[in-house]
Amino acid sequence: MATALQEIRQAQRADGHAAVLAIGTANPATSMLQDEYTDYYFRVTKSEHLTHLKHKLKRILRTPGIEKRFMHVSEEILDAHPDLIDRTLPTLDARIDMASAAVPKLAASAAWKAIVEWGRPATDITHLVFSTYSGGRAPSADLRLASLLGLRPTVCRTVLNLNGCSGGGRALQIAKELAENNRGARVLVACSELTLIAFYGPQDGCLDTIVGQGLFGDGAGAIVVGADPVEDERPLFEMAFTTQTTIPETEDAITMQLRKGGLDFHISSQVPRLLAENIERVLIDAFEPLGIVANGAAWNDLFWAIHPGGRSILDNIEELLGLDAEKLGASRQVLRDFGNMSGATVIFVLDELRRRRAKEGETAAEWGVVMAFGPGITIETMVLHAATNNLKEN
Ligand SMILES: CC(C)(COP(=O)(O)OP(=O)(O)OC[C@H]1O[C@@H](n2cnc3c(N)ncnc32)[C@H](O)[C@@H]1OP(=O)(O)O)[C@@H](O)C(=O)NCCC(=O)NCCSC(=O)CC(=O)O
Repeated sequence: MATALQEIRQAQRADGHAAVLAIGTANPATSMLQDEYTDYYFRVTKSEHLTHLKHKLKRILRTPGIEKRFMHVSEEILDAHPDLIDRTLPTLDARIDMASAAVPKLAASAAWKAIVEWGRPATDITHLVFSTYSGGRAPSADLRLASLLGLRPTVCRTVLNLNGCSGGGRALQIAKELAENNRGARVLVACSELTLIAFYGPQDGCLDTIVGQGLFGDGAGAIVVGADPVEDERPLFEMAFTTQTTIPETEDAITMQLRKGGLDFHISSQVPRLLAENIERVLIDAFEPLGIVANGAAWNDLFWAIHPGGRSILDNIEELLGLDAEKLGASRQVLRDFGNMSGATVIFVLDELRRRRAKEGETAAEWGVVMAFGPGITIETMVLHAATNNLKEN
């Protein structure tokens, strides 16, 4: 009996590690140059009189490492929903109504790109892991996404809600577990983040709101994950090992709460310091058991996909670990071109990273790491191995 059970378990599990098989990204049509954002933001929120806050945002945005962001909220939407600019008014219903349509639609755009690259029919997707901070309704946007993509009714869906910027990292970790524990599973990870749930005017005493309005952008990312690749599947990165670490006594550092006026978020100015103080320990804990990196001696031998939460987060990590300038190049480029798209951002970084690696050819690093940070403060870490052998005998 015990043997039979053991055989069943072995037959159910994949032989190899889960791998990233395809990546897709998407953004809303409307983009905003960072140089023009402060004037735009204070004008559309009718806050021109708050000159000290406008001056402050202008100063912060002078060096944020961002050039452009994409946003679903446009002047047309604000004309139709003028209450959105005032966080004291009850706009949550309107925001959730809009997000319920727009979040899965944007996710579908990214997912289609990933599925086309993957090369198999959408009905071969067995699991869906969906992450967003822009929802507030059940059934959630994952069901609408499954319907838009024509996934089969037996697809196993999991929703991560309000995981913030660590949502992409957590979704990838769950996808790895699902793919490795269910032979033949093909997991679609989708993260779709729209700031419309948290777009409102500036307010005295809420400087972090202004920082957030200047950092966050809209985007969706999707990744197909599976183990034991078959036929034309071409793995990009094998998922070797994962950890999740919560930095003690930092639960107030990044917070989000749905209120009548939208998603109320707070970001402590200490976040870059707290991450810098803890990140090397987390990296050592992830890499040392694998025997890949001992005592951080070779951080420059890795490839890096760090969530670009803000320029100073990347600056601090680069300095602390002694990384060469190009090591965080993919993260910096995504920050420059899209801003901080919360949970979706690490998917954009992986997409940029694989483009850069294709150019580097054989000199590209073999081992790397994905790190995403969110409320907790939570650090999601995944050790990656660059796939070399694309095909497995079927
Ligand atoms: C915003 C910045 C680009 C600005 O950089 P600068 O080099 O221009 O200047 P700086 O850091 O000295 O900040 C300029 C002024 O803004 C203030 N300031 C900065 N961050 C602030 C915050 N979170 N809350 C309140 N004030 C803040 C500083 O105190 C300073 O004020 P004064 O002028 O009075 O001295 C940088 O600070 C940055 O990258 N911060 C990290 C942002 C962050 O935490 N991202 C994570 C988001 S959360 C996330 O990604 C996960 C999630 O959402 O789940």
